[in-house]
Amino acid sequence: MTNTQVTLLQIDNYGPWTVTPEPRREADLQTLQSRLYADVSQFVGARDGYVFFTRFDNMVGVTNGLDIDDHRLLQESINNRYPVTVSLGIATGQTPIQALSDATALIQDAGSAQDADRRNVLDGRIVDDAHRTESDVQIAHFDVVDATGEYTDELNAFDSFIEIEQGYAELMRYMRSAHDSLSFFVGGDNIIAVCPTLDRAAYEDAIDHVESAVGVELRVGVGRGNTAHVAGMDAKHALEHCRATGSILDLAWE
Ligand SMILES: Nc1nc2c(ncn2[C@@H]2O[C@H](COP(=O)(O)OP(=O)(O)OP(=O)(O)O)[C@@H](O)[C@H]2O)c(=O)[nH]1
Repeated sequence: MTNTQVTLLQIDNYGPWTVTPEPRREADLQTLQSRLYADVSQFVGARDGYVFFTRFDNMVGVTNGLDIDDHRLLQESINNRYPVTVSLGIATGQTPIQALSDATALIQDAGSAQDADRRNVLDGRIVDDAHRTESDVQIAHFDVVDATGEYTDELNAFDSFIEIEQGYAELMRYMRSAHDSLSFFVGGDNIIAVCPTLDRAAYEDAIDHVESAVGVELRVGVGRGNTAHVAGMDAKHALEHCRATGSILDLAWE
């Protein structure tokens, strides 16, 4: 049974900051957001977690292996180096969506995202050492079959982007509603889903659904581990196995 530890990072009072004392240059905001994401990803990744940029002002981490002190250090380091502060909510659950819902509630209960007095919230709980298992995290790494031949080398770059994003939009909704999973676009034609304990049939169902809804053909490798890094690396190897054998689904543990 998975026990996913999820961290929600939210930039405090960011909306008002972007327009105070007057609207700030968009390129500067894009630079700040992507640098912050890069820093958070490096910090969490060095401790074997994953972070997804989602909306940039809100980021979602899979942080099994990081404790509260690690989160405090991340928050302090951002405080020292950026013109914005961040709040962190940390929760655990048998499904990633449940964990993220609980992490979100911790931050929402402390105040609005646009409340000038709500800053540097750090609240929540981690999976303690006594309860950690080798299958706390299940990661599915999806990619589009022959994206290069179907889209990248055939359509203009924007129309390729639309096709890939359509596949992503359909998959993220379906994995959320049917399988309690959180799916994130990670670049190129790749989507990483953080899942509860799902079996082969669930992934086949999701791939079939996306193909029939939007005509995008996916394949997936799935891994498990005590951290996002371990599970994600197994998923990458499983995906390579799919590529080598031509199958659309490989579960690393089977
Ligand atoms: N984030 C991330 N992006 C990747 C990864 N592998 C490939 N990509 C991206 O996906 C793009 C397409 O690469 P592939 O998926 O190998 O290409 P393809 O044409 O779909 O070929 P097949 O996967 O063999 O069907 C690359 O240009 C990268 O941007 C990965 O492990 N992680």
